[in-house]
Amino acid sequence: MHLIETRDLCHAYSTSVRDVLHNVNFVADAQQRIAVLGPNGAGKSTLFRHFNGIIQPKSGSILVRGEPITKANLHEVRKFVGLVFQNPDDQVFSTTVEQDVAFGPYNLGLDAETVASRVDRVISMLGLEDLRSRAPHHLSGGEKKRVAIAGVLAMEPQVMVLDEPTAGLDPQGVKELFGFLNDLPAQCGVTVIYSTHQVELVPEMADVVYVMEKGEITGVGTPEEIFLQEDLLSRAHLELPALPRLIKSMQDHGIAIESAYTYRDAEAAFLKAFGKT
Ligand SMILES: Nc1ncnc2c1ncn2[C@@H]1O[C@H](COP(=O)(O)OP(=O)(O)OP(=O)(O)O)[C@@H](O)[C@H]1O
Repeated sequence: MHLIETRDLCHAYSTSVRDVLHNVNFVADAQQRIAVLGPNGAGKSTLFRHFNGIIQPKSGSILVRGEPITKANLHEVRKFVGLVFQNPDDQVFSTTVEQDVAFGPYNLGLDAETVASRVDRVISMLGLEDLRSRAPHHLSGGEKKRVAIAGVLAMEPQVMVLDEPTAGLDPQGVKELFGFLNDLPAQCGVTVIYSTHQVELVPEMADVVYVMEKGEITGVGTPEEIFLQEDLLSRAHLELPALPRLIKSMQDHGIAIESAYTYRDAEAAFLKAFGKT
């Protein structure tokens, strides 16, 4: 049984002339890191909104732990699948950061002591200690983003879905957030699904990559499998990350160097190519 599965999922907004999602088949399993890539308007956010029942399919189905989402299990589904919206202003609204982070756990009906300990834990995990008493609407975009993530994390979902989590973050913020998200599956048993336009991070940060284009899944595989498909990438307006691009260029110039996608593998490939191992 998959944690999340869509079967031939189609979606059309009331105002849309065509299907915004068309026969989407997507699967998420335990402790996976899943990247969803695709150009603006490909349907990534629309797909994510199905995962915890914010919107419903026009046809096809969405199963969470093997069950369709119904009114009766919606509360459980939202405990299980936490969604961090693309725009933190849609998610952050309390008087202080601390209250904002506590809002979700309180709504789960947890007692005050458990809520307080969860709030402390995620505030420390996301480095929000200095902001805890601040008004969320006075925070910077990147700070708000971290508060929104903390609020969802405090509900301890088994699946964290993050819509462009690094949008608006500075380079250090991107590095810290991806480091944090990367550790969630191993450390907390959480499955992480995210969309991003930053392909550079994907080889380090994904077990499975889905590519979407015009509402359809056009590719699925490991980062290596996806980044080998030049046509797929160019149709989806995606660039090969810099390291494999550089290695490919060297190979095209006749230099004997093995393909590599992560920093560690690329370093090993260069050292080998230059006779340093
Ligand atoms: N609430 C809505 N009502 C009508 N159309 C919508 C709505 N939300 C999204 N759309 C349309 O659905 C399509 C898919 O949008 P979606 O936001 O899912 O794409 P996306 O891949 O997340 O894009 P981006 O990378 O820009 O965030 C777009 O054509 C968009 O204009």
